[in-house]
Formats: sequence, C-alpha cells, structure tokens
Amino acid sequence: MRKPIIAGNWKMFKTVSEATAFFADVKGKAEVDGVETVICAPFTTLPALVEAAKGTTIAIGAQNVHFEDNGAYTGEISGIMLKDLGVKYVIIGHSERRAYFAESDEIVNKKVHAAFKHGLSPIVCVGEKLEEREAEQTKNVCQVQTEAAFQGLSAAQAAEVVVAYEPIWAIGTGKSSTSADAEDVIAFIRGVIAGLYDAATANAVRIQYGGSVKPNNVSEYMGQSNIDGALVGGASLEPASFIQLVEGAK
Ligand SMILES: O=C(CO)COP(=O)(O)O
Repeated sequence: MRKPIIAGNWKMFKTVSEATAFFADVKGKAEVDGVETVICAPFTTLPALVEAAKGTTIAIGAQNVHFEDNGAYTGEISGIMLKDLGVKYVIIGHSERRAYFAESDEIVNKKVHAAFKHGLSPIVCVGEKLEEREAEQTKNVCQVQTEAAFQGLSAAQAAEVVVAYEPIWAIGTGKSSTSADAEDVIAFIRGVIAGLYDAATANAVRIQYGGSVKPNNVSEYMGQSNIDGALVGGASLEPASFIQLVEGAK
C-alpha cells in the first residue's frame, strides 16, 4: 500500500518570518493520519522550518541540490548541507529548473544519485510541454525523462523515489489535466519503471500529479488508482488551502 504524499512547492516565495508564520498555522492541521505532508521551501527558510517541524509529522524538503558534495560552484547547495540541516526531501528536475537553469536529463540523474548518497529522498519531476502534448509525444517525453532519472539506481533506491508528473502547460495556468488523462500518463510511467526493474518495484514507487491542483480538485486525482499524491505550487502558499489539500488526500 502506497502512502499518499502531498508536497507543497513554494518556489521562490516566503521570507523566514512568513514561513514560520505559515508553519504555525498548519501545525497539527496539515497532519493527517495516512497522508504524508511535505513542504519544499526556499533554502533560506529551511533551518527555521526544520526546527519548527520537530515533533510534527510534516517533512521539510528543498527545491534543488547540486550533484557535487563540495567545490567551486558559486551559489550552489550540496546534499551534505541539506542533510546537515535535517531536510528530508528534495525536488529534482522541476520543469522550471529544466527550462530556466538548463537542467538536462543527465544533470537530473546526477542529482538523484547525490540525493541518495546523502540520505535525501528525491521528488523527481517529469512532464511534457504543450507542443509535445499536441504532437502526441507526452508518453515518449515522460519515458525518456523517467528512464534517464532512474539510470544507475538499484531497485531498492528506485522504490524510494517519488515521481511527480507535471504537464508543463498545466503549471500555474489553472488548466489542470483531467484526472483520467493524468491517470493514463501516470500508469504509463509506472509501466516504464516496471520495465526498468520489476512490477513490485514499480508498485512501490509513489507518483504524484502536479499542475493547478487545488482543494476542489485534489480528491478527484487521489481517486485514481495510480495517483499517489500531488505536488502543489500556488495552492500550497496559503495555510487554509494547504490544510484542505492534505485533508483531501485522505
Ligand atoms: O509546479 C508546480 C508544483 O511543482 C505546480 O504549480 P501550480 O500548482 O501552481 O500549478
């Protein structure tokens, strides 16, 4: 049985005081039996959030990690540093990082390995652009990105990966994928993982949908048999809607 996982991706929003005020508002409420809750926050807010999350069931995640441990990489943050803070998850290969920061499939794979090296759980994002969907390339794109991300992982590591299927045209647009379309692609991604490993490994992997998930549509996605949660941007920024998202995942 896969445990549903709701992860907020705050992107480049919230100062330390805003983050701690948010956490105080959701503490106890965004903690629901049978649902894993994660907040993926900007680097600057992580120490305060990890501290605030002690004694709660809410896990804290980063939104990026460099693949090297240390070195002359001005502006970068490594897995050692995140682990040292007490961070549990890290988003890798978000489409915004692929598009604006030139993250290739190869870099994504290196980052996934870096996460495992330092005991961080990767949330790996895959998904197609609008023109790829229109050219009926959705599954092909997701297959290439998934196979690249998992390259070199053991079956035990693969089973720990959280995949987030985020069609790029649905991010921040209010145009969400239908739950049936999302289920179709996510079932396909699970099949790709089964092809790389075996059915038991693929059945252990949690796969989220992301892209304009809101309190009023989250349970529709969660009702699909292959969808194990959501990676949420905009609707994760307000305490009330974040709490409703977690409750909607029960
Ligand atoms: O990119 C996303 C989460 O990583 C989705 O963002 P929205 O929920 O704002 O569409």
